[in-house]
Amino acid sequence: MAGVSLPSAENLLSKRVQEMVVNGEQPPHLYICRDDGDEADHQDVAASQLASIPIIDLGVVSESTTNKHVDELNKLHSALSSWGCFQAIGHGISSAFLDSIRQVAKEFFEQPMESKTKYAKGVDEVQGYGADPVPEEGQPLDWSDRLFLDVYPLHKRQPRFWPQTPTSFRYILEEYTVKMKTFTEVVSKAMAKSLKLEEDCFLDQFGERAELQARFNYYSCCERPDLVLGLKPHADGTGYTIILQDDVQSLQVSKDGHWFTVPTISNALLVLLGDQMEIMTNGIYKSPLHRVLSNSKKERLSLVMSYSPESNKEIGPEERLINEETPRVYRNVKNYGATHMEHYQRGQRALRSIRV
Ligand SMILES: O=C(O)CCC(=O)C(=O)O
Ligand SMILES: [Fe+2]
Repeated sequence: MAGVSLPSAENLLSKRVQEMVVNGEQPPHLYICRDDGDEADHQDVAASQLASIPIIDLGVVSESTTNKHVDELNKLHSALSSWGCFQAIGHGISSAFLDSIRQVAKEFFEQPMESKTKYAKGVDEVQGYGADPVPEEGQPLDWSDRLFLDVYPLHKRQPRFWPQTPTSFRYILEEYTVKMKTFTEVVSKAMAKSLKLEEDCFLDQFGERAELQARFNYYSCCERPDLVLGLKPHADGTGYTIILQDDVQSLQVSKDGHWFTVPTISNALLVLLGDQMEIMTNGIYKSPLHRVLSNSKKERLSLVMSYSPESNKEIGPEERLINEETPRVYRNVKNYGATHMEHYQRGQRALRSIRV
């Protein structure tokens, strides 16, 4: 239609999804990423099969050599080599504390827009309140808003983006960060032991200043879940990602070419492998594609903690996992996060670019 120009991605991303929903606006064209011709995908969603992702008790994993401990490590090996994720329980973080972080996150997003935009990021920045940076032309936008904060190491923090309301937000996030540092030590050691490697080998690759980034995701209701996704399919560029879900089942992981819905378990943390652990394990453990559906009736909140090797540190497949039968799959890399982001913005997988 001559004379009618559609808003650009920059324009759309300068506005929050939550704002569009409050104003009763329909999803604009750039949010549409599933079309009616995509029938296989629709059938898949309709079937919405629950993923039988193993539940791993970290308390049992950390015990000394009992039979149960060995069984749990075998279960972990099977989970990460097939699904690329597992549900962690027995992590020592109380349900009350998990509820309190869900609560402050909810209170943050439920505030009026002007209270949140104090922490707004520019459309091409990463930290702050907003959306992912503007993707390449042709890539769809996501029906979600997020608050993205670097939490560790401390010099990466940008306190101006840390909400002052609700008042306990900063304190609770601080405490969660401390708990996540312990959690990642336990999980990284368990992953090493499950591959019969020296228990500190992955921690050494991550480095002492391994990075933690918190992403609070808010998925507003969407009138067209058949056309719009909360988050488009992607794999994470992290070492691994720790996801705290609420009770809305919308996260899906891909396995053998099919989408499966991740069950919500209130006291579990979902550990999802990222590309950098796939590299370190020489492809034995998988970094799965995942996506978030939109939902016409319920909002959803998640808190995603990304755990990645310290910047400028070279990482690569563990030597003991390379041999004649299983040759090296990936090259050594540095600053993989940036490579991942470039590919993500184009809708591509970065891992392919570093295959041997
Ligand atoms: O919201 C979720 O459960 C997953 C979010 C996610 O995949 C991400 O932030 O990378
Ligand atoms: Fe992700």
